[in-house]
Amino acid sequence: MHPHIKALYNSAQKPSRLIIGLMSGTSLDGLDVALCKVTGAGLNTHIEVLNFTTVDYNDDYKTKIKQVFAKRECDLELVTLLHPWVGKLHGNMVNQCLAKWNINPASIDVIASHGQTIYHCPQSQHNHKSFTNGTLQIGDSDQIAVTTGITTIGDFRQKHIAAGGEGAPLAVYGDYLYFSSAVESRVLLNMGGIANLTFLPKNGDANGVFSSDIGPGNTIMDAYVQQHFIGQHYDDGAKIAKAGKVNTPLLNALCNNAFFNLPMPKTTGPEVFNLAYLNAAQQLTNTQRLSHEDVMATLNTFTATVIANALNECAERAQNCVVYASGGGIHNPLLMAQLTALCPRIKAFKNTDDLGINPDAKEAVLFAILANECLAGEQQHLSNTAQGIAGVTMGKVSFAD
Ligand SMILES: Nc1ncnc2c1ncn2[C@@H]1O[C@H](COP(=O)(O)OP(=O)(O)OP(=O)(O)O)[C@@H](O)[C@H]1O
Ligand SMILES: CC(=O)N[C@H]1[C@@H]2OC[C@@H](O2)[C@@H](O)[C@@H]1O[C@H](C)C(=O)O
Repeated sequence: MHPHIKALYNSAQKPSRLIIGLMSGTSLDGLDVALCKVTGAGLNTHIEVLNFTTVDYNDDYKTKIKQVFAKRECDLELVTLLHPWVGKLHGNMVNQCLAKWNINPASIDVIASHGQTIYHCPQSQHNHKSFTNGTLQIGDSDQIAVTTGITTIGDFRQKHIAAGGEGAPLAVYGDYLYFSSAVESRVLLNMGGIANLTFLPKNGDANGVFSSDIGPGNTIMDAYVQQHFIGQHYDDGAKIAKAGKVNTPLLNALCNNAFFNLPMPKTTGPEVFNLAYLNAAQQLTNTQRLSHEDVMATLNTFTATVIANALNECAERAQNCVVYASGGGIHNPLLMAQLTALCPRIKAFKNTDDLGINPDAKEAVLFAILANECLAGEQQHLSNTAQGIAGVTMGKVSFAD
């Protein structure tokens, strides 16, 4: 047997494994690195996050990625070069974290890497009749494995697509295994660049579970701030939005998009919800001269409105739903206050800290869970393809040499 296969075989049989989950999201703020001790598998999974950090990206990374990110047309040579470059960078960032945490790389069973999404196009978004769904993540796992010396499992989304899904949200797999409750109906709400949710009815019945993207989280707000407030990446504490007034015609135009009328589950990305989307709505409503503060106030309410609509749909399916939020949006006080006001039927808004998982780390932990399932999962608990949840094992294995 090849020594790498033997090592994986041994890892799979251990009662618990050390897995590093890596997530680089649509906000391009940094690489989330979660060192997890994962015990068991399937519904008996237990996670302890031993260390978590976000390694910030420098301007060079952001500039390079933005040349291809969510762009229908871009330099194919650059995409080709970025694939190994991002992988090596992520590998170096892991090495840096392990050194800082004083952890021996040899003690890590596997790295679970999401990579960097550069384009996402479900069928509902593109007009090519002969194609189904597509999504593309760069940051080659072979580079990570070679750079760190640690076996790396990556490229999780392609199997979901191969099984008929849209390649996202994958959160449901971790959410179901880890956050289901017998006594409480839960909505796990993540507000990153794009907002998504997982609905977990309290009986734990996999047939009632669903997961879907909702629409923009922070993505348009971030893009607007970056364009007009040089040096700022986002509206810290919603200071800009709080200083403005919501413009109702612009809000209505922003909310008027076919995506919002599609039934869940569905997925989207910054390919749709971007500055061009805002500009088109401003032109339509003749609101190009609004102050930046008013635009930000309107964008904040737009995000809150679309998220609230989806949460209210969940509240119709189960009484006394509790929302557990995660992602950078939880740090936006205006957004959180608006959500609470717009969702009177949601019993309580909490965050995933209340369930033992740091809300900023949640997506990186998800990929550690998916890698653990790839290694040690014995059966698929979710095979409800009607809800867009394929019962498949995800991830591709890269060895260090
Ligand atoms: N203090 C804060 N005030 C306001 N907004 C904040 C604050 N901190 C973070 N955010 C928002 O959260 C964003 C980062 O969120 P997160 O890291 O969850 O996104 P992501 O993982 O890249 O996105 P996705 O889940 O869509 O891939 C920031 O770009 C910003 O918009
Ligand atoms: C294609 C892609 O990268 N999608 C991300 C993005 O960020 C949030 C939302 O859009 C979600 O669908 C997904 O990430 C999370 C981790 C998921 O798959 O659950």
